[in-house]
Amino acid sequence: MNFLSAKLKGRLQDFTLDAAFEIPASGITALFGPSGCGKTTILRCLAGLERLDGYVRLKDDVWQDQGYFRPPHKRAIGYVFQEASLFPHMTVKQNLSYGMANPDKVHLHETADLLGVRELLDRIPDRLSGGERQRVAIGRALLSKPDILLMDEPLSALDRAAKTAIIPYLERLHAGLSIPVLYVSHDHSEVERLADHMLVMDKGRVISNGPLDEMLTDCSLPLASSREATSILEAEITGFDDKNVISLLTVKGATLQVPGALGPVNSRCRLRIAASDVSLASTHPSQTTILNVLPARILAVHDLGNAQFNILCALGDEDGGRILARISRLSLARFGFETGQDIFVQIKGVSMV
Ligand SMILES: Nc1ncnc2c1ncn2[C@@H]1O[C@H](COP(=O)(O)OP(=O)(O)OP(=O)(O)O)[C@@H](O)[C@H]1O
Repeated sequence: MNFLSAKLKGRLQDFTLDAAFEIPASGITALFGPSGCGKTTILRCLAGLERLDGYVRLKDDVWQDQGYFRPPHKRAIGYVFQEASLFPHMTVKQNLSYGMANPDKVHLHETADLLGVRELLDRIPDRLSGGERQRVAIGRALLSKPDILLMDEPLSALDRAAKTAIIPYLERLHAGLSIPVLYVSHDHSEVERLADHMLVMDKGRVISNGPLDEMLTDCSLPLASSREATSILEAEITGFDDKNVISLLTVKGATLQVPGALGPVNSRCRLRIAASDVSLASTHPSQTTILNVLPARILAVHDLGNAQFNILCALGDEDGGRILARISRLSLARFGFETGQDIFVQIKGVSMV
């Protein structure tokens, strides 16, 4: 049972939470939804800070069930908030050591290196930037050896530059972390870069739950209808064309050509394709400068209720990587695209995230 499962139901004054979900007990799960939909309440229930009816189980460890409620201090949880709540009178090193049962220098230094705070160990929090404080808070949470890390909009108090600077640390963390992370965020680009899985909430309920690529391209969810709609594809760099400086990236159902040396052959990366950068053709266009014209099958046609449609395609056949295309009502009327049809997707822009 490699899952975190929960069913939580109850009222907090005017607000009703009625949420049930099962998510992988590894990787980063983004908890996404509009303000006030209950994201923080879910984290607080998992941490035992709020008690509603239902159950919480991490793998085969029961934290809450009918008649049983494990108190917060007996749940091995790392909690990172919007604003880092460090002890102001303690140095970074003392802050990091705080939750460690047996302060272990090697482990502390490894974590400090991972988060780039090794040089800051003797400073006090007052003398740190917002991004540095947040990295220390993450380090402190990890050093308590939690079974799960709960992060509530950890970057939202940072300005754009500090956010951009901290994300690579979170990506490194992601690669090396064996515990699950539940990550609350409103920010599309943060989620695209960090999450593997996504829980989408609305008005106290979980409205969808699945792998990130499927959630981002699910036409019934608000994410795919937004202006920022994108597809995410996990890719392997399978070749490099020296002469033309083109990397070959193999995804499920296709190989893409992307200008530039994107990394060593055999390494993996994540690609981002904006729905507005994808157009469709019913036959293979013979004269085009677009590098990636790929056979695909239409999985769904979704009316956005204005001048535009979302067309969800799978590269190759229906098992291939999912690509969302945003096309005009006029183009749909001209070409009459429909579900099940084999077509070509033309991808104008691919970026690595
Ligand atoms: N202890 C409480 N007592 C009464 N109402 C509460 C309590 N905690 C949360 N609420 C209400 O529950 C609703 C959900 O709050 P919550 O903080 O979980 O939302 P959220 O999705 O995390 O929002 P945001 O993205 O703005 O942080 C809100 O309407 C909030 O006012």
